[in-house]
Amino acid sequence: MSIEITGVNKRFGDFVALDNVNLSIPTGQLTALLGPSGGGKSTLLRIIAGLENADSGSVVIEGTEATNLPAQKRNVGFVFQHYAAFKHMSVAKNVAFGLEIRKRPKAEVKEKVEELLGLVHLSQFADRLPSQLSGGQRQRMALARALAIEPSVLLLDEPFGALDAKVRKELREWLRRLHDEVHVTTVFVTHDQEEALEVADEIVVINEGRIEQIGSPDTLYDAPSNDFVMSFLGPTTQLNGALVRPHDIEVFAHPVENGIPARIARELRVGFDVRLWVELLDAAHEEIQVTVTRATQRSLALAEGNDVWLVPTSA
Ligand SMILES: Nc1ncnc2c1ncn2[C@@H]1O[C@H](COP(=O)(O)OP(=O)(O)OP(=O)(O)O)[C@@H](O)[C@H]1O
Repeated sequence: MSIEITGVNKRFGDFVALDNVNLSIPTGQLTALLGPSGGGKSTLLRIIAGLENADSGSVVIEGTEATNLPAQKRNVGFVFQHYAAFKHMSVAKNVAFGLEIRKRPKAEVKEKVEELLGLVHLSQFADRLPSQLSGGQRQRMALARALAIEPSVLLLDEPFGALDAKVRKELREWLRRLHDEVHVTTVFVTHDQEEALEVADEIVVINEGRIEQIGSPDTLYDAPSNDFVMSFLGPTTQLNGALVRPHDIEVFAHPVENGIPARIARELRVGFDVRLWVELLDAAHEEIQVTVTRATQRSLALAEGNDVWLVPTSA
């Protein structure tokens, strides 16, 4: 195990930010800490980094007891949402910084910086100033800088949080590929479930200072251990008293065995999907959401006012 967190508690005054957190993070894995704002993700990351002290409990990094080690002795690299670059230094100098203060030989620094800039696809920007980069390029520079010291652990706190949706998406795909190349143990804080599902090997869902569930993206999505995890990992709707995903409901245009009768009240096309609001034709006349593909909508000629029959497809 790369990071072992045992019995970590943290309060801010009366407020319990972390409540007896136990977590093992395997070496070489990309782990997402996912949860709603204020749930304690950043606090946990900062405790791993050594930027914050736990009130009790321990942190072991690569077999070394790190609980009382200062941040600079933990061999961790970090990147935050708003990255503080050295504004007057070139991109290459920013990346070299950690190596230069460690007094590495000049030739080694030069070689390493070139390699890192290649890795983050910024070779042609080596001589620019950080202000001459886009937001996404700046965060890639931040990653190169964090990786320069060859950290045993890379800690990322909402690294793409300040970027627009399109750049975020590009960078998360890029981060996944980068991780597949360098395999450095990485812990990534996000409140964006799609980001976690797309990027992480394993997701730790944190809410109100506690771990709700740990598992692979598929496990969390398909077998959430409670309603909180289920709702947090994607849209849900209530059907027959159970939470189901809107696209895990099959829609028929004719009566079927165990089909729940309903009527389409509204529909909205969102890209490939069509969202249907359907009114259940039982005593309560509850309205629920069902998502079908555009192809299904077309082949069944689903339209507002039509009667349909619903069958939940998930277990
Ligand atoms: N230095 C501090 N002093 C007082 N309260 C704090 C401090 N740092 C964090 N908190 C509180 O602890 C709770 C957890 O904060 P934390 O930043 O870990 O949450 P988070 O899950 O990372 O949320 P976000 O995504 O909004 O950053 C919050 O309610 C926050 O207000």
